[in-house]
Amino acid sequence: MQNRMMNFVPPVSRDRVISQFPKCYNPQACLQMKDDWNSKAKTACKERLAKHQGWDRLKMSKAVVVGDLNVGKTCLINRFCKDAFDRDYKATIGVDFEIERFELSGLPYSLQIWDTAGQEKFKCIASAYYRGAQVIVIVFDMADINTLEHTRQWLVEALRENEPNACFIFLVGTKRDLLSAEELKRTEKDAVKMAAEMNAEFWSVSAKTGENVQEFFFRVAALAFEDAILKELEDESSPSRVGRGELLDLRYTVRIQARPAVTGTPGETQADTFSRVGVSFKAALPLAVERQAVMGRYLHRCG
Ligand SMILES: Nc1nc2c(ncn2[C@@H]2O[C@H](COP(=O)(O)OP(=O)(O)OP(=O)(O)O)[C@@H](O)[C@H]2O)c(=O)[nH]1
Ligand SMILES: [Mg+2]
Repeated sequence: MQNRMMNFVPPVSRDRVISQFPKCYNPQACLQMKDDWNSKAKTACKERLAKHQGWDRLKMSKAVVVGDLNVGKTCLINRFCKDAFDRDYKATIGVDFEIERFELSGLPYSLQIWDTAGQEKFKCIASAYYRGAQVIVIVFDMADINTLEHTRQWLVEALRENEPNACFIFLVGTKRDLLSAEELKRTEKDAVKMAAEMNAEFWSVSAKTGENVQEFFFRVAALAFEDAILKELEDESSPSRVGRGELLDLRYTVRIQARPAVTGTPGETQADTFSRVGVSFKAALPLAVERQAVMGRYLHRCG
């Protein structure tokens, strides 16, 4: 009975089923131009489905959302996750997160969406959560052009905690409902230039009206999912060999500040891994906190 309860996976809601590969917003600032799934990934998904097999590991990617205060990060996430919009500004303190479950190519997939504080005084808390992101979403307010200028610095800070080539970068302009058609055209042109400089994909959205919000998150989920599948296939075809021929299951690999990557072996706890390589578990605390935060909710909002 207990076993059955533990294996129960609630169904994905119908509006989170992604069957067509989502398109980019503007072909001039687009991470991938193709209009269908990668053929290798597609075949792998079909095979797993036919065998009634899921993926060995839970497919979950982490997206961190950064940008100046008041640009609309929380509203963007709330529009997608709760279909709600709040006119009043309530600063995020530290971090907040949501987990959204999708079905892509018939397989389950979850996206952790980390909402961070834009206020300078909370940056030290928020930046501890940047690490391990597959997706970096940099948000600016299209009605306040200074916030576009600041996106360069946000990217530098987010990449400091991540492998530059391991992340998809999205540049998102919010509050498009506040701009005239002429202003929108001008601002989008500037944003496309910035996105090209950052190697990012540009999106223009409104959390107030909901315009392009779902399309944006579907695109994020699809690119991250496909990338996760391809990486899994790569891992399966070339398991790392260490020592006297033992096979290493790459369960988790974490970076601890200036140290090289530390890789866990099967059956080992994170604490064991760190003591084996001579790193105090305390040094890895932000990661442990992050794990706990995923299990329980870690909401910090001021009213
Ligand atoms: N008109 C309009 N207003 C918006 C939109 N998105 C957000 N706002 C408003 O902008 C203000 C700031 O929104 P938040 O989402 O709280 O901003 P934030 O980026 O999370 O701010 P921090 O948590 O301090 O970093 C609020 O008053 C929102 O109502 C939008 O698409 N259109
Ligand atoms: Mg916020």
